[in-house]
Amino acid sequence: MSFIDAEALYRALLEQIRAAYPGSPGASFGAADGPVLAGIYSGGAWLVERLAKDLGAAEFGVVNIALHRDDYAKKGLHIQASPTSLPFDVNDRRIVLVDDVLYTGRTVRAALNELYDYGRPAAVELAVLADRGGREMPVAARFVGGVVEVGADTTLVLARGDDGHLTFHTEARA
Ligand SMILES: O=P(O)(O)OC[C@H]1O[C@H](OP(=O)(O)OP(=O)(O)O)[C@H](O)[C@@H]1O
Ligand SMILES: O=c1cc[nH]c(=O)[nH]1
Repeated sequence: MSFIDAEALYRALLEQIRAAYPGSPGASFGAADGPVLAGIYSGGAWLVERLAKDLGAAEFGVVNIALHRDDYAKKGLHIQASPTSLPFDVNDRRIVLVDDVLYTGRTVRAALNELYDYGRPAAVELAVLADRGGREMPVAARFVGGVVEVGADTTLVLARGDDGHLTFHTEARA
């Protein structure tokens, strides 16, 4: 695997969302009935915090998928880490769901279940920093920072420095 520049992927992702919603900053994501950002805890929550600033979004949500994971028996129920927080009415809103890595698609499936526990959005679009392929669910992202090649025995991990700087590193798959 060659070096994966998370900051460059972030810039590409931001530009795609801006191009799709040219009212930002200010009008589009800032508007009460405009699109709204929701990040999947934990990597997606970091991204959505930063995207909200860059897009002038007044509000954003965080989705915790713990209750809907299909592997919770293995991973445990860590919902107390950061419960789902959607400080807006989900009903009839266009939601841009954000995550750091898209791989099998199982996390996105779980996040959709969690979102729909809160209401019926007008639409949900997916934005990811890195798409590494390997889908096991019929899931595709509208906004993709970049497609990356990562070995099957490797996990791509996003980290955030104290200054907010994003980096990707790899770890051997457990
Ligand atoms: O498409 P998938 O195969 O579901 O993989 C993608 C997910 O995996 C990682 O989360 P992880 O479950 O490792 O939890 P974390 O975000 O708390 O690290 C990553 O942050 C994505 O959310
Ligand atoms: O490479 C991967 C695969 C799933 N989840 C990650 O965070 N990284």
